[in-house]
Amino acid sequence: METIRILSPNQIKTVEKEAVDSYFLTEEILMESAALSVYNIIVERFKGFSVIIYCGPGNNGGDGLALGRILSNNGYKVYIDIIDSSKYNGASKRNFQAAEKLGLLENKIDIKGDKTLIVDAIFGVGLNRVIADDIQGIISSINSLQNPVISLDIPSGINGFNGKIMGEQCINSDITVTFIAPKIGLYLFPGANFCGEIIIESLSLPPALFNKLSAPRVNKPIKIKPRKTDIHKSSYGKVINISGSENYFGAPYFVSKAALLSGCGYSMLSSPPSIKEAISSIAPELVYINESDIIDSVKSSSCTVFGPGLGVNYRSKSLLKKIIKIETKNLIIDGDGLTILADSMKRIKNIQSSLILTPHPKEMSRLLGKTLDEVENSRIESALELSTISNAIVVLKGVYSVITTPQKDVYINTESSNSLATAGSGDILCGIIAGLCGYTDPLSAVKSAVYIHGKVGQYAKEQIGDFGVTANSLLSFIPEVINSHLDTNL
Ligand SMILES: NC(=O)C1=CN([C@@H]2O[C@H](COP(=O)(O)OP(=O)(O)OC[C@H]3O[C@@H](n4cnc5c(N)ncnc54)[C@H](O)[C@@H]3O)[C@@H](O)[C@H]2O)[C@@H](O)CC1
Ligand SMILES: Nc1ncnc2c1ncn2[C@@H]1O[C@H](COP(=O)(O)OP(=O)(O)O)[C@@H](O)[C@H]1O
Ligand SMILES: [K+]
Repeated sequence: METIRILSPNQIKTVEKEAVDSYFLTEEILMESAALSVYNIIVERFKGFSVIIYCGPGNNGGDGLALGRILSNNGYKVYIDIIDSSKYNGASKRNFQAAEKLGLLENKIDIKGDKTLIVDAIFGVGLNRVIADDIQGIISSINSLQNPVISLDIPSGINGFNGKIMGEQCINSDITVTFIAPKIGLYLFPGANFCGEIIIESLSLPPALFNKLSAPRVNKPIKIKPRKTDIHKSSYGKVINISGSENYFGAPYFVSKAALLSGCGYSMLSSPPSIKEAISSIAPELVYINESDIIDSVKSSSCTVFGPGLGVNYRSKSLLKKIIKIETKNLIIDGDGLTILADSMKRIKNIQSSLILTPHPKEMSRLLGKTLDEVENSRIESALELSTISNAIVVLKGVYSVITTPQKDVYINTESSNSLATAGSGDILCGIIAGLCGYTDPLSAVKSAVYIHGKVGQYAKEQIGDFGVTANSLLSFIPEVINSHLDTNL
């Protein structure tokens, strides 16, 4: 199945127009499909609830009106609050007339009722200016309620292009049901804070409509093959991890251990002697590499990790200079390695290996010479810029990590968890990528690792709770997540 594209509101409008012009669909068919998809979700999750639907002046309001009719005709108690009916035309107008005929605009429902669901159909992707005070007031009063809220297409008030809030507040939703394809604004902050669970309803449009679009894709993992029988410890590669310094003894452990847990049978660690002592008793399965053997180990490994917790000093700088010159299979530069690289960006073109860079936004800002705000306001563009300059696969980390390639492919990882916001979690990502490099090509390894890391966060939160997840506990969920994503048909 084709991966899902994340579109801008303009691209959505192009798709809709082509669906109507070239595939003989109609606005009515699309609106009805959108409304039916939400109806099914309400039946599944809010059976027996009364439903109050706030409908705005455009087609988003039209979706809400169609939903109200379908709910009411199926026995739900429905009240529709119309914000402005003067602009309805086409399908929205017919749905308005139908709702009026059914009396859905008349009988108010007690909003404080125990089982009352709010549907937000105020604005969709047509929001194009700052919200005026009267509508802002409606949004604030909805936000002050305890009732569950479902937003149609996008929480009203979020700009679908850039995730900005077009006023004081947007609707704070529990569930956003987004139609045709997810809008990019759902995954950009601050709007992304208010979407709740995002459910994508494609409305069964012809896949060909999306083929020509240049747009980010939702990151899905590749299928991982089960391990073969006739293997030895190096069959799926060897990882060498050059990391750690006196104050950062966790990074070397988390990277190397995560690589082993991700299927690498031979995980080598080069760290200062004090770290070797600290880690050897808890991770005796690691192989320690002396300073003098680093270069040979890099040459013979399937993946080199350089930088987590390494410190920025003479030793680490000169090590990077040497490693850059070696032709190895895959080189991941992370953490302090990226800080060192930021000071010598001209060297980046000389790197001989297939390169993977995994900056968090601050590291990215140093690499590109931008401010943190500039990076955060242009996450996709920044990651693409770094991929282009460095010829590397880039992971710009964050709530929705962005993966880019020198060929300008963009993937956004939508499965993640705030449980990952804990020291050492980035090291674990690094280790998973390194481990999977022995199984597949670097891009597939990165995509799968970022997805698996996000799922590890979700599993950990589900089993441990909102508080209490640490990098150590994240490690223990790696096997469960990978084993549940194996494809035995491969
Ligand atoms: N066109 C189609 O084929 C489909 C459209 N769909 C729905 O239609 C929505 C888009 O519809 P529209 O393009 O009508 O856009 P909206 O329904 O988002 O709103 C546009 C209307 O709001 C007004 N408006 C914009 N900003 C405002 C502000 N700050 N204050 C007050 N009024 C403001 C505009 O003047 C216009 O009248 C989608 O989000 C989706 O929910 C779905 O039914 C799927 C199919
Ligand atoms: N709130 C969050 N939601 C989802 N993922 C998060 C969140 N906070 C952090 N992460 C993920 O956790 C990891 C943190 O990496 P990083 O900042 O390098 O931390 P560290 O250096 O301490 O290991 C990244 O993969 C990032 O995407
Ligand atoms: K909406």
